[in-house]
Amino acid sequence: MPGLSTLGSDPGLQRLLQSLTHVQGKVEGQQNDFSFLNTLFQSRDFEALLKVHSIVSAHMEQDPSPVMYTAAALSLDISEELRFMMPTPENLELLRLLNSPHIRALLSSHDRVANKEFSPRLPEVESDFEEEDQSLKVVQLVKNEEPLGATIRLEEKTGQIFIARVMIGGAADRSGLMAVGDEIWEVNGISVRGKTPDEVVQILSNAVGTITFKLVPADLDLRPPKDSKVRMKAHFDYDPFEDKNIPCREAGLPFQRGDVLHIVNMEDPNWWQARREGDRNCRAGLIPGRLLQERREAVRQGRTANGGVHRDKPSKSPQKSRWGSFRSSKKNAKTRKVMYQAHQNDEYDTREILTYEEVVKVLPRPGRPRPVVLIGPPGVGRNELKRRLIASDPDMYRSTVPHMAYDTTRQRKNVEIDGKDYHYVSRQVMEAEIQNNKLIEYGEYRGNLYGTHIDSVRAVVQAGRVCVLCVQPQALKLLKTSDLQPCVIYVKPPPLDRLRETRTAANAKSTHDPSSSRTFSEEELQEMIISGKIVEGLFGHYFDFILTNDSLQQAYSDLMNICHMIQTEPQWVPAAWVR
Ligand SMILES: Nc1ncnc2c1ncn2[C@@H]1O[C@H](COP(=O)(O)OP(=O)(O)OP(=O)(O)O)[C@@H](O)[C@H]1O
Repeated sequence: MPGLSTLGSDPGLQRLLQSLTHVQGKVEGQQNDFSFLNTLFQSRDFEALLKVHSIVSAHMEQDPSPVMYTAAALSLDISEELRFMMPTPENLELLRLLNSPHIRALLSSHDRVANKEFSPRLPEVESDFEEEDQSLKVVQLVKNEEPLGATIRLEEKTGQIFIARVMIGGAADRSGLMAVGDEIWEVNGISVRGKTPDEVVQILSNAVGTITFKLVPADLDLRPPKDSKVRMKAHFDYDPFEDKNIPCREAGLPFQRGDVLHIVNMEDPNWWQARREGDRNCRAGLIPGRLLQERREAVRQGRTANGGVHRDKPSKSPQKSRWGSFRSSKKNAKTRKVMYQAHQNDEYDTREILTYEEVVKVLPRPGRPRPVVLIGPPGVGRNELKRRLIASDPDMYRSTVPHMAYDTTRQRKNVEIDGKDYHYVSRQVMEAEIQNNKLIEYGEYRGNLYGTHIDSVRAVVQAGRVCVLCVQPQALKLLKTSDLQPCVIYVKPPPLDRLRETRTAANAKSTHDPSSSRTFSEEELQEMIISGKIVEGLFGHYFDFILTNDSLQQAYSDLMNICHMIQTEPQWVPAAWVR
C-alpha cells in the first residue's frame, strides 16, 4: 500500500485522511468500510484523479483560451516535412499518428471549438409579419447531412400539412421548436398550401444551408412524453429500406435479430421510435410497432393473427420420447441413439409469433448462478464443450443427475448409486412427472425411461453451482423460467469447409452411431449445417449468445468468457423474469 508520504503534498487529502481517523475512533464496527476508504484514499488512482480534478478546476477558473487556432493545418505541415526526413521509427510513428483519422478529427474539432465555430450563424428573421402571421412561429434549422428528424402528414379534407412525428434526438427535436401537430405554413418562403407531402419533402431536400419554417403551433402540446425506459430485444432483422410501408425510410432504424432496442416513443402503435442500446447516436429511428410486425409476420407465415398466435401440437404420449432421442450425461453407450433429425421432428413447426420481447438488465444473483444451456445441431460439439467446461472446475460447473425408471428386465448394477448415477423412480411416477411437464427431456431404451428432471437442474442451482446442460431446443420452453434464468448458448457449426477441415484434423467421432467409433460422413457434416440453420431459424429468439465451434480451443475459450461474464456482469433478461 502506498505510504502517506507519497500523498503528503495534497493538503485536502491530508485533511480527509485525518477526518477519517477521527471518525473511526468514534464509530464502532464497520471496520471493513473504514479500511476500504483508507485504502482508496491512499491509492495511486485516487491521487491521480485528484490531480486531474485540481488541474481542470484551475483551468476553469482561468477561463482558458486556445494556444492556437490552426492545429489541423500545423499537423499537415509537420506531416509534409516528415515525409522528407529520415524514416526513423520515431518519425514514421509520428507520421502515422498525425495521419490517423482519429487524431485528424480531434485536431479539426479542436480548431472549430477554438474558433467558436460550433454555433451556426442564422440569417436575420424577417420582422415584417403581416397581421395574419401573428399566430405563426418562425423556426430556423441549419441543414447538414443529418435528416430533419420529423415526418409530415396531409389532412386530406383541408389540404393542410402537419408535423406528424418528431424523432427523438433528431434535429427538429433538439431545436425544441417543432412539435407534433404544428401546421407547416411555409418552407423557405414557399407556401405549402395545396402541396402534397412529396412536394414538401422535395422542397426540403432541395433547400441548402438554413431552412426557415413558418408554423402554426399545435393547439395542444402533443409533444412525446419524456424518454421511456422500455427496452426490447428484437426477434427479427429489420431494414427500413426494404420496408414499403415505413412513413420515411431515411428516418428508419435498421437492426438485427438479438439487438436490444431502447424504445423511446410508443405513441403511434404502428411506428415506434427507438435507439439501439449502446449506440452512441442519440437520434431515434422509426421501427415497426409490435402489433404491426405481428400482423406482418402472421401474414408471412400464412396464418391469421387473431388468436392463432400459438400452434402447439397435442402433447405426445409419455411412452414416446419427447425429443426423439435421449442421451444420459454419462453417454451411456447402451442408450439407444436416435439422431435428432431437425426437419423430421414434428415439434419443429410449433412456434410463436415473436417480434419483440421486453428485457431488463439485471445483476448476477449471488449464490444462484444461471444454468448454462448448450443448444445446437447433433454432433456440433456441445458435449465436448460441456466436458471441457466441467473439467476446468468440477466444483463450479456441474451436470444434472438423470432420472431413470426401470422395469423388471433391467437390474440395477451394483456400482450404480441412487441420487448419484441416477435418481431411480418407478415407471408410474416418471410417467406422471412427464405428464406434468417436469422432465425437460426424456427417452426410452429397452423398456426403461430416462430423463432430465427440472428439479435436478434446480438442485444444482440451489447448491450455488453452474448447471451445464446439453438439451434439445424444445426443452427451453420448460427451462426458461424466472427461478432458473438459464443462459442459452447456441453452438453453431462453422461453414462446411471449416467443419470438414477441423473435424477431419481432430479425427472427430460421429455421434450418429455411438456403437462405432467412425468419423463423420460428408452427408452428416452437411446435415449438421442444415439442422443448425433450422434450429437457428426456429429457436433463435431463445439464444443469449451464439458460439461458433470452429477451432475447438477458441470455442472453449469463448465459452469460458461467456460463463465468466454472466456470473460477473449485468445481463439482459426477459422483463417477465423480474416482475
Ligand atoms: N471444434 C471441433 N473441432 C474438432 N472436433 C470437434 C470439435 N468440436 C467437437 N469435436 C468432436 O466432434 C465429436 C462430436 O462432438 P460432441 O459429442 O460434443 O457432439 P454433440 O454436439 O454433443 O453431439 P450430440 O448432440 O449428437 O451428442 C467429438 O469427437 C468431439 O471431440
